[in-house]
Amino acid sequence: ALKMILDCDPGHDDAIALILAHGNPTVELLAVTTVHGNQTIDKVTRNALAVARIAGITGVPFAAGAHRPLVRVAETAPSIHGESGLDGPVLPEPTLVPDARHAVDLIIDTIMANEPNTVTLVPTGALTNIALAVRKEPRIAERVKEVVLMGGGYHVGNWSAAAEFNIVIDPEAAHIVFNEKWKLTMVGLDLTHQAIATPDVVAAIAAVGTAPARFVVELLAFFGQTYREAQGFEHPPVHDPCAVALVIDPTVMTVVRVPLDIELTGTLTLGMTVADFRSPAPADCTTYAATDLDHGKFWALIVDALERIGDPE
Ligand SMILES: Nc1ccc([C@@H]2N[C@H](CO)[C@@H](O)[C@H]2O)cc1
Ligand SMILES: [Ca+2]
Repeated sequence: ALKMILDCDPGHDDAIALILAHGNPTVELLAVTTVHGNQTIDKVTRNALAVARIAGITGVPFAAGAHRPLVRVAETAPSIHGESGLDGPVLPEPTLVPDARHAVDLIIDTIMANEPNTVTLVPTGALTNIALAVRKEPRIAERVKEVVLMGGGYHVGNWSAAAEFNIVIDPEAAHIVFNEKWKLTMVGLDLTHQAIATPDVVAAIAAVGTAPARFVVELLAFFGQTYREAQGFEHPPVHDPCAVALVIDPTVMTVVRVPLDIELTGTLTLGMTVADFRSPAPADCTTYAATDLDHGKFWALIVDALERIGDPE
């Protein structure tokens, strides 16, 4: 099984990433942690617990994490995710009680309690929790199997001309995470802008015919509307599940080994994930970037996860 920790800020696409991680039979979801970003920590945590109820996730610890970036002032994305952070569907009252620990401690404890080189860390929000965890317990850097994150982009930005939201809202945290010696794969906007939820994709999800599938269709309807209005996309790119999909099936996208670093002082380029594609990549380079998505395989994984989840309630 693929042991996974998902650190997220639900968020419409985070919610779908959580459903994919839960529904896919090869993933053993060890823990879910939340971080400020799309909305405040309280809102994204409530949203994560609501998704857990809808998808029937039990026996997995959920813990809330950082309420703001390491250095800068917190920034949210209501223009895309709405005031609740998960606008669109009606959300049920959570039933799961969050773990008593802070997300940083749950991440550290989970990695240290599992065999070395078996746990994959999948951040789909700001990297604040991950940065704090590796500063508190540096041993996780050589113990995790790898970090596979949604964030950044080597030629594309969405929160500025040059930077992607997850990175630029906490660029200092991203700089820490991208410069550790662990294997790190960036599933950035260059890749995730290929994961478009077109009408035929939405129809395939709706055809599953379950409450969780209807929930995803409602998420995509709202996400699609704000993406059209705020970002000029005809149909919405569904970013976060791409990172989970890569862990599940490495053939779902192509990946290149390329030095990556984070711009911390640029006026126009703050938070840019700078990729150095000059050849050859240095021997000690442990960072990778996803480039091309197998669209059919990707969406088939999400439909399969929904079919396996069925109707939990
Ligand atoms: N415009 C916009 C802003 C933030 C996000 C969130 N940040 C990442 C994409 O930038 C995803 O993790 C998603 O949850 C998506 C769109
Ligand atoms: Ca996210």
